[in-house]
Amino acid sequence: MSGTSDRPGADVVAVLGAGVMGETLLSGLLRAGRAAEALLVTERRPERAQELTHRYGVRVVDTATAVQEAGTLVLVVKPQDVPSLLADVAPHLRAGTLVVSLAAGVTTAALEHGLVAGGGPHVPVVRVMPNTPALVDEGMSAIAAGTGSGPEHLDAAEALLGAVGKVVRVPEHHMDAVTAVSGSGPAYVFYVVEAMIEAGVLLGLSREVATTLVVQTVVGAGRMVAETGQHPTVLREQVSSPAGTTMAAVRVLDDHRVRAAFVTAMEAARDRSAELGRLAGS
Ligand SMILES: NC(=O)C1=CN([C@@H]2O[C@H](COP(=O)(O)OP(=O)(O)OC[C@H]3O[C@@H](n4cnc5c(N)ncnc54)[C@H](O)[C@@H]3O)[C@@H](O)[C@H]2O)C=CC1
Ligand SMILES: O=C(O)[C@@H]1CCC=N1
Repeated sequence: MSGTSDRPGADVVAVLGAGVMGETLLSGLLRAGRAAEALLVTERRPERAQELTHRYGVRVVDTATAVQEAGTLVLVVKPQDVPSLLADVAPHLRAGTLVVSLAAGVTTAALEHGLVAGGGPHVPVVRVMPNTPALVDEGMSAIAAGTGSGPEHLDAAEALLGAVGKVVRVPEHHMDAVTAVSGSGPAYVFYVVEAMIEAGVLLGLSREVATTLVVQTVVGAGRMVAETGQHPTVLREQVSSPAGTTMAAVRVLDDHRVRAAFVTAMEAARDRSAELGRLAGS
């Protein structure tokens, strides 16, 4: 699937770093029908490695073994840990191995440079920004190619992430914006969910009832946006009776500049993504 299918191990995918996002991808690939034998995992924390073997039956190996055996390497460590991981990967890297990075902010140029500087060949690199709803196969990923990757490498990355949700292709200079929108996006929704549940409790509902009401409201509203094709403004207007309850609430949200807060918050996320990339050598 990495364009190197004639090579032994070409169909093996190694997930390097299995924290929140690494496990999300790993579990999704297994759900999508990928054999546990075709997956390798590396993990710095031994207790975490044990947990993953126990939970998924996958082989947890050291970095050198993963690089030697897999046709596709998926880097899922924190941006700050990317430079040292590249240094560990590079000496064992074989020409034609596909490197897919999920690290926020880290550019394909920095990834390519780190691998070559560590003594590795110039391999195809694809940068991905996924999100955690991949855990329930509703992920959103954007992908961008490095200088050494062709359409077949983007196809391979798309197949990998497509197992757990939607995939779009974007120019790499949009990746920090993508990170602010869909990468961090689930957290903004959870934040709103938390706030609405707390408000429901303040209004006298039990926490259980408030949670049921809010969660189904968010699921239903999300499906309406996705399935009706209607603009969100139209959908909001349909809920807003003249001089009714919804407009009373929306007026308060506007008074508190919630819309402007989203813009400023997402600019901060975009900027932090770029900063994390710079800290990781981009
Ligand atoms: N959590 C999220 O919602 C998203 C995370 N990402 C990106 O995914 C990457 C990982 O994020 P999380 O999973 O949230 O972090 P995490 O801290 O939960 O997981 C990182 C894992 O990598 C391991 N690790 C560190 N260095 C290692 C090495 N050299 N070899 C093997 N394992 C190593 C750590 O022990 C840890 O388990 C980050 O670069 C982040 O920007 C991207 C999109 C969404
Ligand atoms: O917060 C972060 O840095 C990562 C990247 C996007 C979502 N989580």
